[in-house]
Amino acid sequence: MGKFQVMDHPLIQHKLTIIRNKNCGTKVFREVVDEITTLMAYDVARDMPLEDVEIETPIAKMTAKTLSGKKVAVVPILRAGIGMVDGILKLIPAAKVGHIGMYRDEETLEPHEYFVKLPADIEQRQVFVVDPMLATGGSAIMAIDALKKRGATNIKFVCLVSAPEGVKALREKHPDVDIYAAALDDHLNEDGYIVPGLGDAGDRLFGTK
Ligand SMILES: O=P(O)(O)OC[C@H]1O[C@H](OP(=O)(O)OP(=O)(O)O)[C@H](O)[C@@H]1O
Ligand SMILES: O=c1cc[nH]c(=O)[nH]1
Ligand SMILES: [Mg+2]
Repeated sequence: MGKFQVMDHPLIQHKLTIIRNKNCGTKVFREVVDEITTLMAYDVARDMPLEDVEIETPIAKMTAKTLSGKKVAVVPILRAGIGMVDGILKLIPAAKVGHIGMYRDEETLEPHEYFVKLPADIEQRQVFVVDPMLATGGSAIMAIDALKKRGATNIKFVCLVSAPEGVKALREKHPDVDIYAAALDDHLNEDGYIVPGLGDAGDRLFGTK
């Protein structure tokens, strides 16, 4: 079973409180989502493989460590996942970016896929799927289905706020996928929103409401 890790570093908790606040405007919301994602990326990348290289410091020759050229793809679930892409690229600038478009029907809460564009060699890449919200889990499950259908095998899911319902569903459907969240909240309300959550992440990021 893949792991479920809540990254509750004080800096992450502090910044999450800023964006949970309903008085946080679009500009700050976008900036702080970016900062939290970078803080999370540091630990999500912890098991990236290293290899030895021979270098010379100004003082001596040495055998030093370097990332082993393992290829990474960051795949945001549109729209809200877009807000988390740059935060990872800051630390892993050579990563390629794929996109999966998904919207949740407001009545049924069923996810609908409307766009998939991935790096051609996705099957060779460590994939970081990003989306701020893991609510029922339907969108994440369908996005990971789409990735696996196209050959991806090495997938991690990174979100900001998760609900117990979504964590359970995603782990049942994709037990091989590690899940990283900045918080595990209490429950979903009757409209499928995470409580206490942060509201509609896409609308808050892009100012569409
Ligand atoms: O776990 P689930 O129940 O599937 O809900 C989570 C999804 O809902 C939101 O997207 P939304 O459908 O609002 O699209 P948007 O990002 O374009 O606003 C969010 O960004 C997730 O993708
Ligand atoms: O609370 C929620 C649930 C789904 N999508 C969001 O943007 N927020
Ligand atoms: Mg939305």
